[in-house]
Amino acid sequence: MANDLLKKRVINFTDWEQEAEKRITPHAFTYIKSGAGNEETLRANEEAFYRWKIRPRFLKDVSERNLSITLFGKKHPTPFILAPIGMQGIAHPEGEKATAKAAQNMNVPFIASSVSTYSLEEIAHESVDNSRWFQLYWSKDWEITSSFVKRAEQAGYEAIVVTIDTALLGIRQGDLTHGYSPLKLGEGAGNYFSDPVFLSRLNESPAANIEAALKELVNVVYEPSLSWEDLSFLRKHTNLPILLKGILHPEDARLALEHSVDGVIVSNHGGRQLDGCIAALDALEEVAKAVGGKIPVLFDSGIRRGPDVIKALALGADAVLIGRPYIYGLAADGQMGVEQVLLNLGADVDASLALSGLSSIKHISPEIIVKKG
Ligand SMILES: Cc1cc2nc3c(=O)[nH]c(=O)nc-3n(C[C@H](O)[C@H](O)[C@H](O)COP(=O)(O)O)c2cc1C
Ligand SMILES: CCCCCCC(=O)C(=O)O
Repeated sequence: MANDLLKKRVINFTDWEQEAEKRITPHAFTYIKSGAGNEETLRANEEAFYRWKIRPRFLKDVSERNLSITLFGKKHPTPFILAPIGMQGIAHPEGEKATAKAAQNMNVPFIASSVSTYSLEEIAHESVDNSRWFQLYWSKDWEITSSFVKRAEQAGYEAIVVTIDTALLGIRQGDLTHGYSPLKLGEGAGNYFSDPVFLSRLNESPAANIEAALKELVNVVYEPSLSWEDLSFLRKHTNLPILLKGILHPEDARLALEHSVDGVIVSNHGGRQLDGCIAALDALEEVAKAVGGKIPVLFDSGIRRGPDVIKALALGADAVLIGRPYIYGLAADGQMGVEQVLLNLGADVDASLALSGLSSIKHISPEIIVKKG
């Protein structure tokens, strides 16, 4: 971590957010921070955690602690995964490459976004020894979809995460006011401009006609007609585990099981899609019950501190995705910032676990929390 940040004691989420704001453009900062609409759901995501309280037990010998988890047969030292966050070039020139290096150093799986600034191969190159998953924005051009999946497999990605809450982009007031779209500026083009199928659709290369290439990218980036039956197309194209990101309803969790999905991520996209929808934490318990331990249940949207992680795991998550906190670390201090955010969160989870009277993540159960108000 850079010395000035250490001296300033940049520790918690708010500290990192403030540092990020100082270092990136106001438009980029607004893009990252904002939610959809009047940000009811963005606020609800954090507020939902306040309604649950940990009921600690004592005299339990917590001198040695184990934060590790196992997912798809692989052990990880902490219950963290870095959430897919697109267009990281707006936060730092090294973008996803810096994040991938940090993820590798911290031994935390990284989910690379379809709309990354750098290509999935460049990202893989920075994290050859680390678990990485690929997040799929199912393209309207299904040959691009299958090409992305094939490339991800070839580059050693270990799972495909299909984001299902983005049939179109949420209405984000701040970005509309600024007229700001990093996608239209080319910040999310890494995978498209390196894709043979995408390039074959263009009359001229992106270098020769960037406007036309970006127009095509924006045109094909998501598939609003996607439905449950279409998952069989993906299954035909990959043997990797398939996870659905954006599950909020227990019935959708049951459908995921019915369609042989390998994992679900309870998420409302950090309040960036449907404003007025339920807090992700409020969906977790019922989704986990519907899944009944058959496949992993992951969680994101609102994780800021150690106790949040304990509460999400107590409500049925097997691991949590870290979103905005690490992007603020990236914006504030590149790779070192991401590492420091993870170190701080890890220390917070470790302390919260011990102070709850538990010595292992595996011992977290619904009994350790109670609902208030
Ligand atoms: C700037 C930004 C870009 C994002 N890009 C993607 C993306 O490309 N794909 C995706 O599935 N989710 C994306 N997300 C959503 C995150 O994966 C995650 O669900 C969200 O950040 C969780 O909320 P939190 O950051 O408030 O904890 C993005 C979120 C942010 C803040
Ligand atoms: C699918 C169109 C662009 C997505 C932009 C990245 C994203 O998910 C976000 O929340 O921002």
